Amino acid sequence: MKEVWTSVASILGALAFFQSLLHSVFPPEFRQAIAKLLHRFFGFFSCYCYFDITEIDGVSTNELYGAVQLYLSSSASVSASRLSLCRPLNSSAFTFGLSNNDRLVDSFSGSTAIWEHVVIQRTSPSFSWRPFPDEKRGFTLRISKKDKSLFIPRYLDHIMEVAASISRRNQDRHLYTNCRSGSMDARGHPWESVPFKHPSTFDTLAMDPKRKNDIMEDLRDFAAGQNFYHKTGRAWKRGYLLYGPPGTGKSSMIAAMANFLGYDIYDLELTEVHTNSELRKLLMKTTSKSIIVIEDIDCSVSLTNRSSNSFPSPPHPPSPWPMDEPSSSSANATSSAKSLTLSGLLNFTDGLWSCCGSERIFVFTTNHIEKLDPALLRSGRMDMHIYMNYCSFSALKILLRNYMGMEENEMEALEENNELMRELQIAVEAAEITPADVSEVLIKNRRHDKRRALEELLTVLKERTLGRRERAMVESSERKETEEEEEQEKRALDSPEEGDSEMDGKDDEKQGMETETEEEMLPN
Ligand SMILES: Nc1ncnc2c1ncn2[C@@H]1O[C@H](COP(=O)(O)OP(=O)(O)OP(=O)(O)O)[C@@H](O)[C@H]1O
Ligand SMILES: [Mg+2]
Repeated sequence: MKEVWTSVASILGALAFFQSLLHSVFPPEFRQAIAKLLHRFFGFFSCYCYFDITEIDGVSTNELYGAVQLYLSSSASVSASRLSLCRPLNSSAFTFGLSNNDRLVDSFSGSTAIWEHVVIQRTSPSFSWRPFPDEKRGFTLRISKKDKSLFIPRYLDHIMEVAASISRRNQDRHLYTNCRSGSMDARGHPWESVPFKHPSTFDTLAMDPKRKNDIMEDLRDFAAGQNFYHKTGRAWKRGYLLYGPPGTGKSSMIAAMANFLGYDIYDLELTEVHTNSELRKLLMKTTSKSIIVIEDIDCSVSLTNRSSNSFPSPPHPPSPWPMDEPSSSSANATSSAKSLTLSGLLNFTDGLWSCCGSERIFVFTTNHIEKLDPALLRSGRMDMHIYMNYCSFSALKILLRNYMGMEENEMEALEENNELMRELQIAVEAAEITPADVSEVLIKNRRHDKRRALEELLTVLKERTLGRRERAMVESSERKETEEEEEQEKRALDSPEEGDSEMDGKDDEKQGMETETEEEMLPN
């Protein structure tokens, strides 16, 4: 045993001697070149290839580094034994990450990829224009050489996609609104934002379940339809027109859509937009996976007046919609460039500009669909017209669940055994009451026991129905009176006797006058 230790010590001594000899004889540059050559030599025979993804690429931040970090956070919980935990700014979720200098095995299409998180201390430069982090961080990807064509770039694309979806899930979404009169915020951005925290979901939205499912299905198809839109040559966007009386849930529906898809909302205030080019710039600064909303499109801005002001001079008659004017007219083009026009708005949602960026949903809302220009309603313009109706019985059941905590089976049992529920069903259909008004009644009575709350609701519904019927009767009698008056006037005009006798008298008068005149003209 003693001999073994003696020979190990002498080998180590010899190695140390050779190393110091190498250091003193060969300069560092030469040693580095030799190391590189050896590395290449062994690399040539190795069956692996390596990719370094550094956090900072030159002077700019490497987007791929962040994406890999997020991507690994989705698989890290399964395979790695040591994880770093973090909660990004503005996020409501925790994410896992690979610890410093730790490894993780991932697989893609049946092949293996080994990731290593490499962290080394940075030697601080003597002078730098920008501060660098103390550590130099990066990921090293090791894959088999034979898999290179499989991994690059498909694996990287996959990583970017997964990372984007994780960041969307983790990051709180934003509600943007355009800055006042085309101004910009401190970073030169035309949109101001706040975190979007609206709690409305399709689950809490009170409307007919079948229609709700249709809309959810449509949204799901849209979000997963990249290939379909690409294949069919269509811009990856969809338009919804929500219409109905105030308080039927149009804005709640938009919030539910955003929460369902995980999209941001751009609430476009048209009164702050003055020209088509301003509108285009706003569109260009929206991100994909977003919902662009114009609320109350019928009254948010008077496009008709603006556009007719923009065509003041003859010979062209002032058209309400400039899109109807010949597009070749340069005068028109100049004036429409200086104002906001319907054609500009339609180009924004529908034309060439609508496809800058992708995966965008346009939502217009209105209380008065009849006031909208046919150009907006034309088929193909808005893909889906959704009527937000008064509260139906199925919608009422959703509100009862939301506000009173009543479960489906509890309501079904009540329906079967209790007259109150049946009365409610008839009353709610007759009352033509909005979900907003029902919510108000339920909020007021939510501290009472369920039966009393339902009775209170029934009373309100009956009062509504009564009021509605009285109003309808007054309106109908007023209408009848007007019709009768009109009828009388018409009869008076059409009555042949009165008319004829009047005419006869007039003819006599006329004849008399004519005779007189003739007499006057006769020579004496
Ligand atoms: N269908 C609905 N489901 C659930 N809650 C609703 C519904 N409709 C209205 N509400 C309630 O009423 C309130 C007002 O609804 P919302 O603002 O969505 O109506 P709206 O149709 O956008 O009205 P307006 O036309 O005045 O903009 C909401 O905060 C919500 O609580
Ligand atoms: Mg609204």
